[in-house]
Amino acid sequence: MAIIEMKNLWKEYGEQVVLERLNATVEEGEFVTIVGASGCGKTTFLKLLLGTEQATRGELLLDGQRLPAEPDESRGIVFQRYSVLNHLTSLENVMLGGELQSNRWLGISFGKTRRQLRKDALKMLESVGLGQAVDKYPHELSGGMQQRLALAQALIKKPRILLLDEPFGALDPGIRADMHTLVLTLWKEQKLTVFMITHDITEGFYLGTRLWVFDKPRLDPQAPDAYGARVTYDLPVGDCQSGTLSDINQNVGRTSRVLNDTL
Ligand SMILES: Nc1ncnc2c1ncn2[C@@H]1O[C@H](COP(=O)(O)OP(=O)(O)OP(=O)(O)O)[C@@H](O)[C@H]1O
Repeated sequence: MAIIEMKNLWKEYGEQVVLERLNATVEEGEFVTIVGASGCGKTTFLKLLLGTEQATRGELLLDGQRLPAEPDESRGIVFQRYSVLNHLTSLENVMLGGELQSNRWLGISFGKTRRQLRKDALKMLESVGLGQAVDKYPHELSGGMQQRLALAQALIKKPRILLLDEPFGALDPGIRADMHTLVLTLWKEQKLTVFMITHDITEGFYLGTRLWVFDKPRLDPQAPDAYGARVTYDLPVGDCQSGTLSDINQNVGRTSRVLNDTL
C-alpha cells in the first residue's frame, strides 16, 4: 500500500491559491526530491505532510488513513537553519523529544528512562558523525555539524517519513557532498521515505529516486496568486528525456520571475 496518497489536494490562504489539484501516490522507501520557483508552495507542501498546516480541499492520506492533523512520531523534519535549540548541548537536543514525552511539563526524565534516552541519543549522534561533539552547544558546531545534529534530532523518534526543507542550502559544496553521503546512508539504513526540497536540480537528480517539479501551469502575471502550483513533472530519476531539464529550467524561471517581481 502507498505510504502517502494525495487526492485533489488544495491549499489556500484566503484568496491566495498556493497549491491546487495535487494528485500523487508515494510508496514506502521512495526518495522524492522537490524543486520549483521560490514562493510557489514547496514549504507549504511539507507543512501539510508534517501536519502543522491543513489542506483546504482534498485528501492527504498516510497508510490509507487521513494524515493526523498535528505532527507526530511518524514524521521528522529538518529545515535549512534553526532546527535545533541553542541553549541545549547536542546530547540534550537529541534527548529533548523523549524527555518531553516522558514528562510533558518539566521536560526532564529520571532513572532508567533517562539512561535509555541518553543511550539512544548517544547512538544516534554517533551514527550522524557527532560522537565527539555530544557536549557542545550548536554555536560551537560548524554549519554541517549543526545539520547533522538536526538530522539526529529528527530521526531519534524513528520516523517513517523524513521531511527535508533545503537542509544543505547554506553549506559549502565539500560539506554538502558529505551530507549527501550521510543522508543516503540514513535513508537506506532506516528504510525512510524522504521528501526533500532543494533549489539545486542536480542535487535533486543525484539524491532522489523520483523528482517533482512544483510549478504554476496557469499563471496570470497580473494576479500571480489566482492559481496554485501543481506537480508539473513527476520524473523517475534516471529516466529523464533529453530536453526535459531545459524545459523545467525555462518554466520554473518564468514562474520565479512572475512570483518574485510581485513579492
Ligand atoms: N501561514 C501563511 N499565511 C499566509 N500565506 C502564507 C503562509 N505560509 C506561506 N504563505 C504564502 O504561500 C506562498 C508559498 O510559500 P512557501 O514558503 O510554501 O513557498 P516555497 O516554494 O517554499 O518558497 P521558497 O523556495 O522561497 O522557500 C507564499 O506566497 C507565502 O507568502
